Amino acid sequence: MTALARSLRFGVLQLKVGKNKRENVENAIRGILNMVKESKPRVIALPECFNCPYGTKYFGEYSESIPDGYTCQILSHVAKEQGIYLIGGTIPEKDNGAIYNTCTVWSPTGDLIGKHRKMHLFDIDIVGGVRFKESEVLSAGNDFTMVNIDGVKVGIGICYDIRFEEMARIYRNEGCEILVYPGAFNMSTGPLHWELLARSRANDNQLFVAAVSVARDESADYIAWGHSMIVDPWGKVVDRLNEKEGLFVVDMDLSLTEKVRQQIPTSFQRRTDIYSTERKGKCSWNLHMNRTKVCKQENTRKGISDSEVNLVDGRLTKENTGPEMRELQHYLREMKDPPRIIPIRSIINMTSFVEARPHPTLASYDDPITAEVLEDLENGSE
Ligand SMILES: O=C(O)CCC(=O)C(=O)O
Repeated sequence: MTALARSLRFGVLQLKVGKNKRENVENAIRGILNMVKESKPRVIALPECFNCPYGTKYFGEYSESIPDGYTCQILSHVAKEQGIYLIGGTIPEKDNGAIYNTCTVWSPTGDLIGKHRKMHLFDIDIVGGVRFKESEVLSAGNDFTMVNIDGVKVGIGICYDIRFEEMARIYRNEGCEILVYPGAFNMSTGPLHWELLARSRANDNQLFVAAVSVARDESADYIAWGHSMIVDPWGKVVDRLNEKEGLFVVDMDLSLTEKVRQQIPTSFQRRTDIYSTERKGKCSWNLHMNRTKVCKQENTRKGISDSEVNLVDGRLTKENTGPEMRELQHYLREMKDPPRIIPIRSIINMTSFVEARPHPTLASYDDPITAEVLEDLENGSE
């Protein structure tokens, strides 16, 4: 889709996973090819650990480096050949002696445009139910991951990450309209929590959620719940699978996010004077956002006023809750004659600047980057 079409055809592939890595990958590729042939999605998402049985004893043996390992090479190739965005579920990733549970995202040119390492490791012990301790072998990721898919911001989380509403809220604050969670819930927590969590994240944040599971295999060490689904910004399940291998495609109408956010305007009604949800520390986003281009096009096309500028993705809406935006708006309000067009260079600088130091008061910094940003803003130059 284009940024203005506001519809995205999104495919979900729920896959059975066995012990043979090559067969698992080939099975995924067959599913992708079938789906493209039948329904022509723009994006396809795969489940967690689609190339490896889900279990701590398997992660080391099946792990690969990203992006030059076997599975990544194939994902890159198929994304390019089929001209799709591919959210490649997860694979165990080997890096510098550590292993991560990692989602890769591929563009229609076969480029790696995002890499999310599971942030919250799945360590639970339910009496009479499931016990799992990913932290015995896996390391946790420390970064949020957003990708730009045809102008739509998509935030990535992995399975247990879906339980942490702060993470979803931060994605929402940064302008995401879709959250994708490759997952593999189990027979203890799946029936109770999988749908509840997917719908909660969608409803809390008024965006689409794609929860993409592996299919159930009763003979596996870890038996997955299945039931992949897409939930819309009202919290309604738009389509879903049962426990078996399968696929479906949903045309996501992105105008729904705006409608819901207008009709139930919770994002403006938060009492941020008495609480907040904000990311901390240095946070290196996967910066494949292409956001400056969008900003430039949008700004040039429409013209802007100080209260309408959205630094994050160039969408001209007052509904800006991201930290960059709040800071910039605050600063612009203080200016006597705010610039109509925010220079592209400033946006890049501002983004890296805010990432390096969360919650700055822009005007109070006097380091070189800030000075440059302020100078750009004042001159209104590109
Ligand atoms: O949160 C749960 O109940 C399941 C999580 C899980 O299976 C995972 O993180 O892989």
